Amino acid sequence: MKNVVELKDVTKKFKGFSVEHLDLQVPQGLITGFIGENGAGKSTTIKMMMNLLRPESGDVKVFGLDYQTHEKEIKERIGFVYDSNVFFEGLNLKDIRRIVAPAYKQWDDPLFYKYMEQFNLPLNKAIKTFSKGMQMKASLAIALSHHAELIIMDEPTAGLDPNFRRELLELLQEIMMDGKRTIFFSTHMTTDLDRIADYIAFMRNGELVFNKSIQEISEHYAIVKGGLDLLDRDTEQDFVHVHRAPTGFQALTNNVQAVEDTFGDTVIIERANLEEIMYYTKGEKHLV
Ligand SMILES: Nc1ncnc2c1ncn2[C@@H]1O[C@H](COP(=O)(O)OP(=O)(O)OP(=O)(O)O)[C@@H](O)[C@H]1O
Repeated sequence: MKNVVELKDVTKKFKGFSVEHLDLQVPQGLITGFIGENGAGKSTTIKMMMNLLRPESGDVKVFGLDYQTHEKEIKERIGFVYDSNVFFEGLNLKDIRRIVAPAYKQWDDPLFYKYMEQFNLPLNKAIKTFSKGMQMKASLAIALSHHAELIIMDEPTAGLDPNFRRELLELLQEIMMDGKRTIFFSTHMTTDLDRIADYIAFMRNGELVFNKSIQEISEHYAIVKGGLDLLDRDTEQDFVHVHRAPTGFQALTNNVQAVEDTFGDTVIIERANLEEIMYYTKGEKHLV
């Protein structure tokens, strides 16, 4: 599988927080969801992918190219979608088209107007009058109109109502149909990812916990439920985290096979969703 983004041994230090020796690949043609609690380093990582932040050391390659020598080419092929209005807020979409279109070799006017209609966006109304959802759609329409191969989004569904969120997710799936595009987006809405993501990159405290396909995650991780009498120092080795209650234990494992070997059918093994994986891996050191 080809990777469109490759971060190798990347380090960025702030006072009180750092991303150190980060290796992260974004596979081509798939949707990768980027998860992690507040302050995990997701935006910092996205900014490094966009060359909005320079790492102190390490390599950032997009489409196999370096920003130092190919910044313009890389940026032409990326659509960066944000919810906040990055354009002068008094402008309308007609003005924005006039400014943005000449900047892209691949700009496609008919496609731009097609999306304006499909997304129900007014061309003559100032962006400052747009709702958050409309701003998101406007930003996405612009990215699509220059045929961006890689769409990077920082929390695109935050603050959107459930219907709009669903609409946006369907749209993202739709634009993946041609098989050439790649989407990478950060989110706290793990249920969105259960719905559309192919890959999940999970970050915690500036470190990558894992970057796996949804299928690998569901094969490795599971919630295990059973009686407290089954737990001892040896059997607990199979778990990432164990939660005890008077009625029994509930635990997260990253090795379903080992649990089956140890416990047989004395426990219940259920699929772990992303929220459970994030919750139970909090504070745990040895994970993958
Ligand atoms: N320019 C900066 N200067 C100093 N510290 C920074 C800067 N940018 C980010 N940080 C710090 O880096 C840490 C990670 O922030 P980042 O925004 O990357 O996290 P995040 O995972 O995107 O969080 P959230 O989900 O809340 O958006 C935070 O502690 C933040 O305060």
